Formats: sequence, structure tokens, C-alpha cells
Amino acid sequence: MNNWGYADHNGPNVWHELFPLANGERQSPIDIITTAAIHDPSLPPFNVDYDPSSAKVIMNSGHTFSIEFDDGEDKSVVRGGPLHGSYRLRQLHFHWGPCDDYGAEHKVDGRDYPGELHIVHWNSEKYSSFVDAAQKPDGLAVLGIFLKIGEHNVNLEKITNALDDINFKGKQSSFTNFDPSCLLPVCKDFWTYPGSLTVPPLLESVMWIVLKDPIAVSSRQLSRFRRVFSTTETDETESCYMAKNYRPVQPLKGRNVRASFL
Ligand SMILES: NCCOCCOCCNC(=O)c1ccc(S(N)(=O)=O)cc1
Ligand SMILES: [Zn+2]
Repeated sequence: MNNWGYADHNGPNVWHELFPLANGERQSPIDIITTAAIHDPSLPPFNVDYDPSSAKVIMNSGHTFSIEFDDGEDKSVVRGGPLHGSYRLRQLHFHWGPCDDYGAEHKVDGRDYPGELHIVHWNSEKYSSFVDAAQKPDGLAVLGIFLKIGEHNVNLEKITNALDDINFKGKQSSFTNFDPSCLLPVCKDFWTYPGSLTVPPLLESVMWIVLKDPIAVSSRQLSRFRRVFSTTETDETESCYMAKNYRPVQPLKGRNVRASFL
């Protein structure tokens, strides 16, 4: 099953066959039980400092679409919160479902959001590259932002307008002058816990920072995500829409979730 995906034959329920970490001790996503989260008053706020010139390309991996940033220098970083030192911005991508009722990866008290934005960073103070950092327990930091259905999101427009250029797996297109902080909610309250990549290789190297408040996107904008193809332009098998790309929640296995807020 080298071509893992989200279908019955290659989806999250069989990932463990090729990626044994799927049954590991610190897997993501999780269901955040708010009453069990520990308020940690010593947790400082997290701070993002993004340079819009870091944005380079938007690409379709076949599993999601992502905006890739120049991570050759500390131009766009996140600091603070649960993090020690600064983590360099690498990429952002989304997860969604086949309809507006579910599709996010993390849950809150068992409740589903229709989508989730992940902004991925790596510990450039301790490690020399993303791939190196991705193998380390404190190597990565991912900001998780829930999407809810509401008003049209003008900041998301630049991204959805670019999807026509990357409609098929393997396509990429120039994408510049973009500061992802425009996709963060006003309130920066968060939960944080030690977890993993939510897709293979499922590496247990992520300090998760999940924001409490969602951002609003319109149903129409989210429906555009579902019209991206998970197959290449020339795929002999019939074309297949990227209808869903979320992993179900995983066992907490004794981990503590901390809250930055009361
Ligand atoms: N292939 C070499 C070793 O692996 C390097 C790490 O994986 C590379 C590609 N994956 C990612 O960059 C990657 C990054 C973030 C997330 S997620 N959904 O957990 O935010 C999932 C995947
Ligand atoms: Zn993700």
C-alpha cells in the first residue's frame, strides 16, 4: 500500500500495515475534552512573525493542497506558547470532509468542525532541516485552526482562486506575497499537546497548538476544496475528487492537554 489515501482500501484504518507508528503512543488528531484540559497559567501566548515574501508555491499533493514557504532562513517563524525557541514556517494545508457536517481532524468535546487549517513549522534552532526535525520529538510545531461555515472569507479567496491552476495531483503554481496570519482568529486562546503528523509517515514529532476559536468560511468556498482532484491529469483510472482527507481521532494514551485560557 505505497499509495496511502483516504479510501477504504488505503485509508486510516489500514495505514498501520505500512506505517506501524499509526498505533503509537502520541498519535494525532485527538478529541479535545475541554473539562480535562489543564489550564497552565505559565503558558505564554504564541507569537507568529510571518514575512509575506516567504510564500513561494501552491501545490496539489493528491492528499491535500498546500502553500509552500521558503524555509531557507528564519524569515517567518512562530515562537512562544509551549515552544522553546523559534520554529520556521514550512507550509500550510487543509483537511475537509464530503459535506459541511464534518471534515476537521481534531474534535472538541466530540463535536465536529467541517474543516481544519494546519500551519506547519520546524525547530530551526535545534535542527538543520525540516526532514531532520520531523524525526525528533520536539522537531515540529503545527497550528491547527478550525473552519466553521459562515461568512465568505476574503482572506481565503486568494487560495481558492489559485485552485484552478493546481486542480490535478502533482500540479504546482507560483503563489507569492501571502501572510498566513490573515487566516488566524482574533482570539489566540489555544490547547496544546504532544502529537504526530496526521498523515503517513505519522511521525511523533509535533507539538500541536490548536486554537479554540474557528475562522468562518462560506459553504461555497469549502465546496471548492472538494472539487480538487486527487488523481493526475492523465490518470488511467477514472478521475477522483479529493472529497475527504481527515484522519479519525486517536487514543490519548495518558497524554495531558493544556489550555492557555481559563
Ligand atoms: N519522507 C521523508 C521523511 O518524512 C518527512 C516528513 O514527512 C514529509 C511530508 N509530510 C509533511 O510534511 C506533513 C506535515 C504536516 C502534517 S499535519 N497534517 O500533521 O499537519 C502532515 C504531513
Ligand atoms: Zn494537516
